[in-house]
Amino acid sequence: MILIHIHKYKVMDRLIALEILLKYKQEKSYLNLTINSYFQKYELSRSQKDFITRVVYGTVQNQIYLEYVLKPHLKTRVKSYEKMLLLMSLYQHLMMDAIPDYAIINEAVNLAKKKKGIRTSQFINAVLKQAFLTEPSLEELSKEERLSIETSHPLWMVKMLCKQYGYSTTQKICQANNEPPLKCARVNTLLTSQDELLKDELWQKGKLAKDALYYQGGNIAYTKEFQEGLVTIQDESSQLVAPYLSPKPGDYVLDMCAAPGSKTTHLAALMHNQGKIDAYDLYEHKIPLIQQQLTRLQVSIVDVKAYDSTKLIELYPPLTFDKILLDAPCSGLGVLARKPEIKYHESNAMDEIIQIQQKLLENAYPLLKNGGNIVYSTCTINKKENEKQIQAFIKRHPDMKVIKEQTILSFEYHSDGFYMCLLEKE
Ligand SMILES: C[S@@+](CC[C@H](N)C(=O)[O-])C[C@H]1O[C@@H](n2cnc3c(N)ncnc32)[C@H](O)[C@@H]1O
Repeated sequence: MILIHIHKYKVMDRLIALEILLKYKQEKSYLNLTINSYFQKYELSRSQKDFITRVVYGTVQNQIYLEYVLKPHLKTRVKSYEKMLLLMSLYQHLMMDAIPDYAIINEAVNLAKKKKGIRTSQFINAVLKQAFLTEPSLEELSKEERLSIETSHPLWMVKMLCKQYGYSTTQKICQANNEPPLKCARVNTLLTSQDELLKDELWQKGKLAKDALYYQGGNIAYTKEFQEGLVTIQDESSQLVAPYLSPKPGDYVLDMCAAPGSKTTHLAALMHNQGKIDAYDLYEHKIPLIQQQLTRLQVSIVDVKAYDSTKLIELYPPLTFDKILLDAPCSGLGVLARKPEIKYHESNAMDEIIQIQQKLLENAYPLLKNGGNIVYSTCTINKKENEKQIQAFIKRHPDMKVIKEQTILSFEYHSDGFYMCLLEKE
């Protein structure tokens, strides 16, 4: 653990924020994991952690807009270090009211001088002074281009969403994606009740899911309720998925894509911890994450293994399961408020994912008993991975029918965007 002296706070906070941003850029790492690894390395106060988190997330969340503002002030290509330092300084200038401009410029110049020398620091100083004085114009742009830049969503994504949902819904989605997400937990009904937890006013009743609670304090993972297994962290939209399958005590259930186990443990709670759940995830390293949840929440009916669920038909005879949950890997376009870095993934990554989703569905079908149910869900709002994927599936299998389906958009309940569909086999 590295200790930091008080007078170095400001420069140190920005240095850490910059290092996290550079690591994210160079290694394409997940922001939350990278931030956590830095918070474990350094001893930081709550306010330092809040500042670093805000600058890192804010810079990534608004990257397209910040680059647009910066562009007229850069005559040549700049290296990653300089570019990131400029973007994060610009973010503080445009979106963090409390910090005076001279302080932002001073800190940026100091960082540049230490790492790259006097010439770079002079360059940073000149570009920031110019950029802070000018107001960018979006007048000449089309409606879609303007939305893309104002809300920092790639143009291909804005166009795709406009085609699927229309402009005004897309605008609401993009704006909601830039708002801080609510802190939400699910009550573990195996150990306690919502009424019991609501006695503490830091917990408040959710709006959308039956067992949901919002938390008004800091990190839910540090609460006594979390550590005792009375609650688990899960967004409200995601909490609708397991009840969609209506699992009953005694059912034999397959959970095809289970890590980190939020829905597996929810299924078990709805089954009163009676019956059997076979849970799989492709990645060996994710299996302990599921096991930790099972232990903490005192769930004992789940058998977890690492396996490729596009080959599950090789493991079981046909017609094995009463119910199947396929919470499929997806483009993640419903969770951009939590994971803004997903916005910048290549658009063609979706084509590959659509093929995998299809293979997973093809493995679910023969393993389901006649009269049994499948819930297919994703945390994306891309219709090609949702409604269209299911339409193609039931065309291939006319004995499957859609009982109900639902899409939740992020602005409706200030929760994750989600799709879920309940299917039944004749
Ligand atoms: C949306 S996440 C599942 C979230 C989980 N159901 C929950 O509620 O905590 C999708 C998961 O699918 C897994 N996955 C991707 N491809 C897979 C495959 N071929 N077989 C099994 N799991 C896969 C990923 O590792 C990821 O953990």
